[in-house]
Amino acid sequence: MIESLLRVILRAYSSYSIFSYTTMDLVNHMTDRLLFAVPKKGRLYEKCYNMLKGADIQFNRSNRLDIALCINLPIALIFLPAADIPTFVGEGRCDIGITGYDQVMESNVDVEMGMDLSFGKCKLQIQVPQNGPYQNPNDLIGKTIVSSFTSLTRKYFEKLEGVPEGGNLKTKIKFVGGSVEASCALGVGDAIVDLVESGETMKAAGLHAIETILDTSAHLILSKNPSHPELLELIQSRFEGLLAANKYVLCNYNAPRDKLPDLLKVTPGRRAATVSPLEDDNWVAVSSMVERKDIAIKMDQLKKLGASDILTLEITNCRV
Ligand SMILES: Nc1ncnc2c1ncn2[C@@H]1O[C@H](COP(=O)(O)OP(=O)(O)OP(=O)(O)O)[C@@H](O)[C@H]1O
Ligand SMILES: O=P(O)(O)OC[C@H]1O[C@H](OP(=O)(O)OP(=O)(O)O)[C@H](O)[C@@H]1O
Repeated sequence: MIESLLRVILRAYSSYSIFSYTTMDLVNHMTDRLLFAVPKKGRLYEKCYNMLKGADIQFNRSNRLDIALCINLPIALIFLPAADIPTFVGEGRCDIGITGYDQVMESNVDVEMGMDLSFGKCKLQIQVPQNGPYQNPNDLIGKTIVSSFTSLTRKYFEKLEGVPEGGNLKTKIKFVGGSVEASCALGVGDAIVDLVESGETMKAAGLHAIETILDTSAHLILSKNPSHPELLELIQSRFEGLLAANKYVLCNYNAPRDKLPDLLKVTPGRRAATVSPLEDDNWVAVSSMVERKDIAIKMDQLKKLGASDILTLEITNCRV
């Protein structure tokens, strides 16, 4: 399963003879390991790195090497461009990967979509020059659109023009690999299709959105024929725990027994709140997971309903 991948990686490193021994050494240790593709750089890299760390997937990545063997689990991490990860996983060269949903949709590959990792959130949008002649996507039929996402752009305009898949489009779609936002000002295209998060890049380029083609975020993707299914389950369970730890905080407070029913309506917990007796029979201690986004309002409500010593604690990790 991994021969072709190894050939690609070895070819990439053949010119760095100083590293060839190390690469060979790693390759010899890759059999019987789950291959996990992660973005080698760019917007998703740091968050992925933090998730791997949080899931206790320990590794040392040497300078210029795109393979890292995990120290504590039979996993080899393969560092690849985010755009190539769907292909590697779709062809079964890697068992699991992390990349943007946009990259999966653009690649049109056959992978199992795994969990939404809730980072790398942005939108794939049609952007046109501010104060220009184009007000809606129909105005762009027959014009030139520039994008790194030519497949998704084509699909969008096929639908808009009522053209069957692969048919002749009136609209011209051009590929550029980066800095897409410069295309309109430089006369390469009339509009662009690109990712937008804060909107600052497009604003600075004098562009504005007239349509959202796709909402995207980083996802786990899985091969349809993965090796090591038990390890895949372990990784997913640890990632689920990390996401829950990020989504929830722990709310602890003391409650007068007679106010408990009303207080528990405010903090019912994920499954149920933990209620423990106190030395004073009229009081109990309550511990409950609360969604981080709601915590300030819930604390106000608890106080109003008679709770005291209300504390919020961070959850650094959990299994749910
Ligand atoms: N501005 C953004 N905000 C949030 N997520 C983004 C943003 N831009 C891109 N992403 C997500 O990150 C993925 C990788 O994008 P990125 O621009 O980092 O590509 P790259 O080719 O890996 O890196 P680079 O642009 O440095 O060459 C995208 O497919 C998307 O899912
Ligand atoms: O809405 P914003 O928060 O400003 O983010 C949007 C920018 O981020 C991405 O590019 P990136 O900076 O990763 O570089 P690239 O253009 O070279 O792909 C995207 O292609 C936009 O240019």
